Amino acid sequence: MGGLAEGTSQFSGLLEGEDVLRTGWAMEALGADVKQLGGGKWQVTGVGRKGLSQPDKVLDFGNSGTGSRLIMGVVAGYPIAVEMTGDASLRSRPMKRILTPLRLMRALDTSGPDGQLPFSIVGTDDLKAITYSPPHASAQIKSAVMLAGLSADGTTIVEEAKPTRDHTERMLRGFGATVDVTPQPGGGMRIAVEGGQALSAIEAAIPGDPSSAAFLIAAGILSPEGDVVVEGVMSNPTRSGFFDVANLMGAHLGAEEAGDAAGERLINLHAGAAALKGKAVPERLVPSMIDEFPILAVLAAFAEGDTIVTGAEELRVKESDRIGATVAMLRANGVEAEERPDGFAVQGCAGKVPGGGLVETHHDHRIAMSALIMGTAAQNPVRVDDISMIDTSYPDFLSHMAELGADISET
Ligand SMILES: O=C(O)C1=C[C@@H](OP(=O)(O)O)[C@@H](O)[C@H](O)C1
Ligand SMILES: C=C(OP(=O)(O)O)C(=O)O
Repeated sequence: MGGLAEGTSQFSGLLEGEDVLRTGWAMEALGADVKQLGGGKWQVTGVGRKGLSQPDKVLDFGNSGTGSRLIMGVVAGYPIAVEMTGDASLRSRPMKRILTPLRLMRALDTSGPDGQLPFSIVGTDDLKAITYSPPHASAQIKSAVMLAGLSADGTTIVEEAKPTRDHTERMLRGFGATVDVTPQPGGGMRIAVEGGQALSAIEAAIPGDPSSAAFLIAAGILSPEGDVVVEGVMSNPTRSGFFDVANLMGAHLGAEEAGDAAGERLINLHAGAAALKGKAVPERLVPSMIDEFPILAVLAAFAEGDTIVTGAEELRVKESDRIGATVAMLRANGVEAEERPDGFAVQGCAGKVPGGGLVETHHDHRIAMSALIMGTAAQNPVRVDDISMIDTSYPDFLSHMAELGADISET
């Protein structure tokens, strides 16, 4: 959003995963001045009133679904044609979910019948505001439509049946835009954004990512002793499902207030060794832990009794089919687990996970990190086919694991 604002924004505390870098490079190719200052600091001078310019190269989003889909929404409102692609995983992911509402708003694209990358988005300065109910609980769809809505000719409304993460709403407000959010009877959410609003530059510290914190917290729960503390984690009910379910299973996570940043509350989270019990994950929590199911499955493997996940069919279209990849990860390491169309079931080993298997990551960073955490507590070492893609979201993962005393080595 700094790339759209008038003036120079400064951000600190970014994890600087590949996903963030690629999104930054894409905004630079679209005319913003993006400078990585080192140590998690960035400076972005946005295009403001002059608008985005036609890039002179194909925008390659690598592994980043979020980066590619949000930028599709951004470019829809400018009269430019933007060629986009990604790695093998991203090129296999569904994009019609974004292209359908953007076409309703009058943007065009060159996608084929399968709606997968690579393709071009052909934007327009005549974008039409719409009211849209996404067919999937997806913050990426909501965010793409809202970002396009900033350039549309009226009020764009997204009606969500189940609320998803609300960072775009909060960030837009942080950049000075008005966003109306109205809870609906039955638990849904209505989000309205007026077209033609200008964004102004800000200085913001980026809150700690709960999805990355979940791995360290899981390591703490599975450790034989001691306490893992993760400082400055964003505490937002649209992201806290994993911590809630871990507590339901018997982890006694501690939390203390740690101020706020970029419109989000921060906490320091503490996790110590705990004996877990398997549970049925309440379906209403699924959107708030959508990226945490592989690591939840690892906790479930060490728990006593069964853990059941339902209502999570979106996991089939993440960086990998995360239902298939998660179940295969557990089975390869001696844990009984079964796929369901919309989730999985895990038979817990009451603390004694055999390990000793080779995990296929399918180029999915969350499968790789989950398998390594499983290895820290299993009876035999766990091997992973490739861990290079961990850089997608958490480039410091291996050094943080080493600080916790984990022995991770190349074989
Ligand atoms: O908005 C976001 O930043 C994200 C939303 C989620 O996708 P969906 O909202 O499409 O499920 C999540 O899986 C992804 O890792 C990041
Ligand atoms: C970063 C992630 O997703 P996406 O590729 O959809 O942005 C994730 O699923 O962890």
